[in-house]
Amino acid sequence: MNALAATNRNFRLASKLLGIDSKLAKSLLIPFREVKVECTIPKDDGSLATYVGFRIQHDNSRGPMKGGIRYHPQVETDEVNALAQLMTWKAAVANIPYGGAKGGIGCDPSELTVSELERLTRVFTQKIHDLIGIQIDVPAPDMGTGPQTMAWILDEYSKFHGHSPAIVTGKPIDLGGSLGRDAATGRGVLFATEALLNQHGKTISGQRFVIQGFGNVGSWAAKLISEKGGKVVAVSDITGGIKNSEGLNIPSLLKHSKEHRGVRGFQGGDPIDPNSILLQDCDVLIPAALGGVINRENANEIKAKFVVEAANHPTDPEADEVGFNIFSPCLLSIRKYNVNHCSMLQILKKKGVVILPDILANSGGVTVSYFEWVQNIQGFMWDEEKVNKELKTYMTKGFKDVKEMCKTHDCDLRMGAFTLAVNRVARATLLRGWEA
Ligand SMILES: NC(=O)C1=CN([C@@H]2O[C@H](COP(=O)(O)OP(=O)(O)OC[C@H]3O[C@@H](n4cnc5c(N)ncnc54)[C@H](OP(=O)(O)O)[C@@H]3O)[C@@H](O)[C@H]2O)C=CC1
Ligand SMILES: O=C(O)CCC(=O)C(=O)O
Repeated sequence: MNALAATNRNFRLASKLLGIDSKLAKSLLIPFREVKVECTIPKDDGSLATYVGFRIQHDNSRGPMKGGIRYHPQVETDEVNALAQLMTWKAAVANIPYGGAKGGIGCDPSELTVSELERLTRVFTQKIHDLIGIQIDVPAPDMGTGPQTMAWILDEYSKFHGHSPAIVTGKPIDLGGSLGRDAATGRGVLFATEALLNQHGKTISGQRFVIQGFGNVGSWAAKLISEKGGKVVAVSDITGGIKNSEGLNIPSLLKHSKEHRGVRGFQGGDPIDPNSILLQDCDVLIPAALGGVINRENANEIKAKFVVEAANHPTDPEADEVGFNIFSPCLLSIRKYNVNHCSMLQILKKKGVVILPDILANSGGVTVSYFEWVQNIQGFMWDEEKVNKELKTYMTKGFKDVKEMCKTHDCDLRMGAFTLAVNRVARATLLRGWEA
């Protein structure tokens, strides 16, 4: 199922559970604004190259729209639309005063030089600068982008609007970035996983973890989990996969990955096919790379008891029916929307896998982005201890609020998170009203 169809489907199920009027549901679903821009740059060899950039602003009823910028060959309208919508729900689950947006450029950043990436980022910013703003839409990093990309956006935007550190988050500390933002998504994954495991009478220590993706989110999650006594038994990135049933030495792997630009060739474990990473034996599986990776084809072979969605929409809904109570109202409403649920239920429900959904599990990144934006507006810098402490408070509260909704609606964690979010956004929308 494509990312947008999957996200729309989760929204519709949640709206149905909440009894949201179909006209309001339509208004909540359709994006506020979709922008697609042509970005042509001279390459270092003098030739021209044209890329397509996107910024999709989904909803602003709870505050300025917020979300990352992704550089990846698969960036296209539906994917960005789905990611923008997920940002709206994620900010609402975290209960931070933002709406949702997402953007990106369809390119392979590994094939561009630093100066080409800088030119591309500046051209993209020129095309969208009048649509974003500190109280309108605030970009941040996502796959294939990072603090340097944010620094270029800040600089280019500031040429039009004056020095504006709060126009992006996830920027370098020297330009007003927040301490702790780099680690925040991975740290939030740790806090959310702790809350989930505690509910099941378990702790991080003693659990075996497998992580797909060893970029910003995956590598920080691995580091923090291993520091808490969790055994990271396998990781993968685009270059390869590595496995050690005794637990990988994460500090050494981080060093190797930095020096060799990937995990391939690490001597502290056995190489594995990166395509087999999701099927490795473990207690907790953490997809931290692309969307749609857990799907109908492989769901049956997943051995983990818990899936913590560090990536955005890593689980295709066709593989997701695992956590539904077979007699619940959620399930009854699902039947009205889709086909083939019985066979999926038979395959997956038996497995009893518990999924911690993306809009809760990876909300640590946008939460610390919010702290960064607040610090920029206040012109004041928090110490890292305060950032991490506040992050833990938000993640724990998010988990508790989601669990409450699960109880109210007798549903799994994904529908708990979606009903919590959709309810908050719907209330804000209704309170604001519509102009006649
Ligand atoms: N950064 C953030 O704050 C947030 C990110 N997210 C989500 O987390 C996920 C990861 O983002 P982030 O860590 O920032 O991105 P990065 O670009 O820093 O890292 C992505 C990682 O995924 C790897 N990867 C790419 N394709 C594959 C593949 N087919 N199989 C295995 N690994 C692969 C990359 O490998 P290589 O480096 O070798 O290319 C890299 O290790 C995304 O879904 C993103 O939307 C969610 C919330 C916030
Ligand atoms: O930090 C942010 O503002 C957004 C991060 C992001 O893109 C995400 O959570 O998917």
